[in-house]
Amino acid sequence: MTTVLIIGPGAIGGLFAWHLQHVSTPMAFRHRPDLTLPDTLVDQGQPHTLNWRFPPEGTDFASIDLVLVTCKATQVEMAVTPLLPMLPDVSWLVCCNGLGPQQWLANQAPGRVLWGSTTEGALIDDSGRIVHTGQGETWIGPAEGDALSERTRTLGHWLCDQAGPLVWQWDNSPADQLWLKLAINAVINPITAVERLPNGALAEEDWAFEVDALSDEIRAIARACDHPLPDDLAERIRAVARATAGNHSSMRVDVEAGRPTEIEFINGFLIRMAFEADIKAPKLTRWYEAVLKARS
Ligand SMILES: NC(=O)C1=CN([C@@H]2O[C@H](COP(=O)(O)OP(=O)(O)OC[C@H]3O[C@@H](n4cnc5c(N)ncnc54)[C@H](OP(=O)(O)O)[C@@H]3O)[C@@H](O)[C@H]2O)C=CC1
Ligand SMILES: CC(C)(CO)C(=O)C(=O)O
Repeated sequence: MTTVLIIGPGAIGGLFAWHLQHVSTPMAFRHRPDLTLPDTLVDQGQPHTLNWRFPPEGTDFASIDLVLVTCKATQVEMAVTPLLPMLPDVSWLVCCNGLGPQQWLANQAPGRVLWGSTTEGALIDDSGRIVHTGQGETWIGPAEGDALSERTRTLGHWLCDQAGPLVWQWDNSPADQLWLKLAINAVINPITAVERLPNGALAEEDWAFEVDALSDEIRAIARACDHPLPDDLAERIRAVARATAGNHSSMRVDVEAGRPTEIEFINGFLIRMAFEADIKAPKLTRWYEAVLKARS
């Protein structure tokens, strides 16, 4: 049996545990003593029991095959660093929004890191249940520029072969999915967070100019980084805004709750790439700064 450990047992961690629990009993790393694990996941109105647990006392970490890192981009380095020496041979899957932590982890464990990108939607409701709010897809594949070990490749395919409730697919270039998600988040998240708008507002005529201008900036940066984005990026962003019209973006939720946002790994990452490529990014910078102010 494949032994899976989840670092970051929140909404996405719980959703992934649900997907895998028929082939494995996922374990969740206890990163603080008072942490409890949600025991229910609601999908299409139906409650399901979540069958995951903390590693029992005395668990030999050498028995772990695969670690899923599903915390926020802001938390990855802090969460993973103390565990690296205890897990010298495991394979890793990192699945968070933004870019930066994926490459950091790939540098720490060459040949053993898978990158994931998901368009699933999930949240933890007021009674502590995980709610699957939107059906999407999850793509898994090799860290960019890294030669995967056979063992890690096999584990990645094993993940995609599981007939769980979610759709997981192998992708030889998950970086392309991550860039597209990054572009969508870099437009929808800061505007909805700063202006306190539902996602759907960005599909309205009022925001068309801003969405177009941001998309143009992001496409120029992505091209310079050899990850060209589709010509109709702005339209795709509007389609996501329409498909999630009533939702509050994760950044809006974080700003309103006074929590750190992932802005550094979304707009911040793009601004750093723009600087290196000598490209101007005034709109991305404006929204980046506005999110920093909105937090304070
Ligand atoms: N939710 C969604 O619909 C989607 C989320 N994503 C992305 O997935 C990632 C996870 O999001 P989501 O599940 O919503 O976030 P959550 O906040 O629900 O989950 C994050 C989890 O990480 C835990 N955590 C915090 N610090 C540490 C640490 N040092 N070590 C280990 N675990 C830690 C948190 O615990 P604590 O209670 O202590 O904070 C929490 O359980 C984000 O990058 C998000 O943008 C992508 C697509 C959709
Ligand atoms: C796609 C979007 C904007 C959906 O809310 C999202 O990923 C987020 O909120 O972080």
